[in-house]
Amino acid sequence: MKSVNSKPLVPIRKHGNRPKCDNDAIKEPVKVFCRIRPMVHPNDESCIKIISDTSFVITPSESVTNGRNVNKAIQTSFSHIFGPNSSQGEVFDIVALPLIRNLINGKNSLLFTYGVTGSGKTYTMSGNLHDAGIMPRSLDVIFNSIANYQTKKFVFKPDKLNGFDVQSEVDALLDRQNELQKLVTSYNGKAFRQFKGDGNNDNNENILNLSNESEILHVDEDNAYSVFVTYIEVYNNSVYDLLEENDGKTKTLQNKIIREDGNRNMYVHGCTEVEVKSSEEAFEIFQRGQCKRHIAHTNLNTESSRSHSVFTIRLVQAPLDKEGEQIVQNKRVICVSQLSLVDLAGSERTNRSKNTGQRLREAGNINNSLMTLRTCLEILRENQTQGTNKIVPYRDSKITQLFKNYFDGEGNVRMITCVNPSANDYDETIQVLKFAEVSQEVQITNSTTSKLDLGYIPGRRQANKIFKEARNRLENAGNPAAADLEIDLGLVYSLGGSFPEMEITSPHNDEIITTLIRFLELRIQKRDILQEDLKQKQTNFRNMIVKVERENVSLKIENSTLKASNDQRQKKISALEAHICKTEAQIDTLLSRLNNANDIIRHMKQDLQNKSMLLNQRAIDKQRVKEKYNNKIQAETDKMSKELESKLRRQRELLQNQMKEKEDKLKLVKQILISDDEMSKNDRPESKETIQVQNDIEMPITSKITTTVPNTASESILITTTPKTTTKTVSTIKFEDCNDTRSSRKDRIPVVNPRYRRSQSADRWLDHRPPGLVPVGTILQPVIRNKRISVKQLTDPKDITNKASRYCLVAQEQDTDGELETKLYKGDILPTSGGGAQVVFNDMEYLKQVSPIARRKRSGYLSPGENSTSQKDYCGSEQNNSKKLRI
Ligand SMILES: Nc1ncnc2c1ncn2[C@@H]1O[C@H](COP(=O)(O)OP(=O)(O)OP(=O)(O)O)[C@@H](O)[C@H]1O
Repeated sequence: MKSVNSKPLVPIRKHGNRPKCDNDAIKEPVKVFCRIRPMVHPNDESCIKIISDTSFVITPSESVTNGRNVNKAIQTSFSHIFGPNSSQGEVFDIVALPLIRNLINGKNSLLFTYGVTGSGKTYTMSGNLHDAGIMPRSLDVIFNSIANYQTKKFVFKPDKLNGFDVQSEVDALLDRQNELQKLVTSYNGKAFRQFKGDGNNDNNENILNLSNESEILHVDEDNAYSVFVTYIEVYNNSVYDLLEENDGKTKTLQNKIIREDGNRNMYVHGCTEVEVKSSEEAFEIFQRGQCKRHIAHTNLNTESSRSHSVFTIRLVQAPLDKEGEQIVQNKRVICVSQLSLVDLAGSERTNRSKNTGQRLREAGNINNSLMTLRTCLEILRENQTQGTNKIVPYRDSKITQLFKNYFDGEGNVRMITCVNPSANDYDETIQVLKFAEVSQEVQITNSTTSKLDLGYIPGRRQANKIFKEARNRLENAGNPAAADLEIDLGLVYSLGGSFPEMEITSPHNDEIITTLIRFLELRIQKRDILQEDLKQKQTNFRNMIVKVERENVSLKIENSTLKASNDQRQKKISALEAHICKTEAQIDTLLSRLNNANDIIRHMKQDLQNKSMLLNQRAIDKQRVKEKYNNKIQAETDKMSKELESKLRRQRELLQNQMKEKEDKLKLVKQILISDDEMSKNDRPESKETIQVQNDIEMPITSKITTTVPNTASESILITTTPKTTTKTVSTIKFEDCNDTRSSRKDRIPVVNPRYRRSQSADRWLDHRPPGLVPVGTILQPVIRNKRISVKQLTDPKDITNKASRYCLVAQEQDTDGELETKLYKGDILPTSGGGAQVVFNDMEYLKQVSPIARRKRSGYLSPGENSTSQKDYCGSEQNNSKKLRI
């Protein structure tokens, strides 16, 4: 038998057709719902008052306005408002259930939650262990509805271009075996659990419980279904696949790119799409992705989403063949619909969240992307209401780029505005409400179904099932021929039931004949109707054939012209395809280079971090060592300064004692001198008197000079100066000169007495000047005119014995201040009894060359009048430490 209903494949609407821009397309505004969460602290002040199911009034509290001129109460309307006591189930039934119906009917939908951080977006979308949110409930309803009509795994396979291929049962079986093989080889506890579907039991229990209460929606029983899920996040304006399997080496997720498919739908290229067969499995996949999501603790929410997450449920369906047995093996008949559940990250004010560093950067990116979403919707509204044609900046943010085909193309868009009624959130809530208001005014083209009508008989799956059951029973009842029977679901013409009983048992059985006549009349009637119908259908069919033939001729003509143009286009397409392939290859190379570069950057960053840590460590070590040494130095310094202080003290005491002793001695000398002077006054001698003072003040004679002069009689002359017991000629010194102004000038003996020298002019001088003396050019040179013998070195004893009666030795040295001191040791040469000579030193002149600048520093040497001669050298002479200057 053959089916009479096998019509050709006539698509009602092409799968995934391009967005319609027809004016007659049905548009409806974005449906915006509002969910008001319960107060975090029940005693907090609320700024929201619900006045009906669709509107509430928001009023700023005194503490928030702070005296500002703020619009008092604002009334806002939504499609529906869920109060603080609304349950998750209620929200799901009103907001999400219609979208699931859309999904099953082959329509695309977008549902997103929007609001301030901590307002309950994630709670509404995902829920928690005790109260499941929209996403798990949606999965539950979907799987409950398609439970008996699911395909086996891998019958539908993603074609990596956002579409699907349909595989034969054999190919699907091979893929299933491969997957099994993979799981076995990469066996580990986790993978095994995953394979068995028993992982994360705690979390899944929640969903399992839900399945008892969730609704079952009507599905087309003659279709086969399969569910695929993807889970991505948009973090810092980069797209990451949360279901990406790590190869174990890299822990970080790869940045993905957004592409447009052949039907102008946006999709994440290379994103992992997992086929799931139960809500438990789907939720487990979600949990797996959730672990990789960027969630952080902030001041306003302990588990704040730092990224926008998009969980997409894709329902793939294809009709069964005319027997209701196999899926039609044709890619064109596949209908793909999707529901995107978006949990947007919360808008936040940094002055409230007090975020810094990475959190601050995240918050900046979140606010930027939400701002772009808002701008896109505002421009869309403007274009729709004012007829402008402004470019909508979808590309400014990844999240809007991804939503582009919902807003620009077809789809059902719903938004849940989550609101925290706390008076502290007033400012942020107002911004959220403004965005909700804009969204409600944006018109979206209603998505149309993308299913194909193949013209097969509805209910064929059920019929096939019953037929098989009957065939099995027949076979079991011992009729093997039943096994070859094939179902024929075609329409059967029938002229009515079977003939009535025609056995005549008695001659009066006219009743049977009457019944048969009635039966035959009915048959004739039915046959006439059917013949009439047949005739009518034949006429219609003939007319149709004629019409079709005519159309065929015109189509043939059109076809040949189209073929010609098509050939041209085909050429163009192949050229473009080649170009696309080339460009894609380039893009792939660039992407791989980008990935490599990113890897390098990551490694370099890691290196840098390590090195900076190392540097920090070294700096800390250095600091420690420095501190240690500083402490040691400090201790040493303290110790030394203490020692020095004690030494200094001892030294000072010693010096003071010495000074005291000296002063005592000087006093003694003074007394002696005074008494001698008095005595000499009494018997005043006419000539100068030489006083020999044994001075125990150390004179600056640096060494003992010993000169041995051989005489004729082989005797030695010993010339000796003893530093500590130098004999001084102080005939011209008067100690009182310094103080006693009453003394007459005659009594004063000048430091240099030329006459004194002149008085000795009769003497012959032996002027002993060792080589290398610095010429002083001073008048202090003894006047030794003609009778002078000058020697540099005493080599000949005659120098002394021969006629010379006076001896003068010149010596120069540097004093402690670095000044030049010239000393003239003078003495008489006295003959000795042995025929030699000896020198008795009786005078010493001491010439000092002093820098005026240095002198000034050493105060007390010059009188103020001497300043004018600052650049001039001075020659001084001191006798017996009296410190008198002779100029
Ligand atoms: N309607 C509600 N009923 C009960 N608890 C709620 C409700 N809404 C939110 N919560 C609780 O408030 C806390 C914060 O909610 P949630 O994480 O969903 O905020 P969010 O808007 O997603 O924040 P973010 O944008 O920072 O991610 C959670 O502990 C959640 O359980």
